[in-house]
Amino acid sequence: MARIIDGKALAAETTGKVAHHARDLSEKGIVPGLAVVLVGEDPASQVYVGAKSKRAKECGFHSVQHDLAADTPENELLELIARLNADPAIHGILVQLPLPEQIDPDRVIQAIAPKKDVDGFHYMNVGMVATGSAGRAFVPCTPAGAMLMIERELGSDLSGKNAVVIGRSNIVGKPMASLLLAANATVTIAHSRTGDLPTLARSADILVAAVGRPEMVRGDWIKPGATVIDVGINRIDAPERGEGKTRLVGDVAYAEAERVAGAITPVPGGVGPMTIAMLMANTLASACRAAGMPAPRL
Ligand SMILES: Nc1nc(=O)c2c([nH]1)NC[C@@H]1CN(c3ccc(C(=O)N[C@@H](CCC(=O)O)C(=O)O)cc3)C=[N+]21
Repeated sequence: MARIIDGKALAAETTGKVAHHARDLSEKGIVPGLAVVLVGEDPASQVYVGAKSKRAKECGFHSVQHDLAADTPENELLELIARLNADPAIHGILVQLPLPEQIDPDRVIQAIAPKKDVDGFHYMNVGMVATGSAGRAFVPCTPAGAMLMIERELGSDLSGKNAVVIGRSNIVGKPMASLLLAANATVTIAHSRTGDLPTLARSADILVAAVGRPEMVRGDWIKPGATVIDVGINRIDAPERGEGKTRLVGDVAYAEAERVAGAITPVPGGVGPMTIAMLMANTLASACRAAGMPAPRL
């Protein structure tokens, strides 16, 4: 049976370190500030944004949340971002995605000052991660969290290891591949047009699933002993729990995979909590850099 990589525990350890460093900074008169912006009333987004604001407070950050109406015009959101860019008490700006259709997400993301872009979505940060300068950039929180889990499992040098990333999104798949490559893994990105995915997946010492298709990766896709990182968070019907009930599953068929893998992340309690922890780490790093200090190693 595979070792379970406990994302909840590693996230708690990471936020504990962030809170510790934040206390040291506060003694120097610097309080890390995070602004989270939510447009509209999507219930899932409200839950995630609430969790981020709460975690920021727990870290001792200055935490502000801006809730805007679903019909907010794009220029109003851009004006808010301009104010937050100019606000010295704010070190990190996160605009929750997806945005309502009248707003162009790319225009909004590129309006965030790169040095406050704690999501790591601005072209400047994307470019630095892609060119192997992740140490100076903001790495997107989900791949950053997944990398920390892989590092804990396998160490920081992945020389000689085959990594297969299933999914080519800008938010997870592509930056994940860049980070694995920077750690010396041999990396393949697979996607919906890849031929014979099961065979390719079986070549992976490190398998990262980030496609958003419930339980797509089966037990016989996994090389015995592989490290499996499940980025998927899919809500599916669970009639066995009663009428109208749902449950969360990943992109990996967990019950099958844990018999084959060497180590595996669960869903929930895996990569999800790490995402929020890395947002706190990025905000702390931003506050340090703003004060001319290096970001602490976590
Ligand atoms: N600008 C922006 N940045 C984001 O980072 C961002 C976003 N927009 N939009 C939505 C996605 C999704 N996301 C998650 C974070 C934590 C969990 C998480 O902690 N999940 C728990 C379960 C939560 C539950 O029970 O629903 C877990 O996996 O254990 C999930 C999903 C961040 N996102």
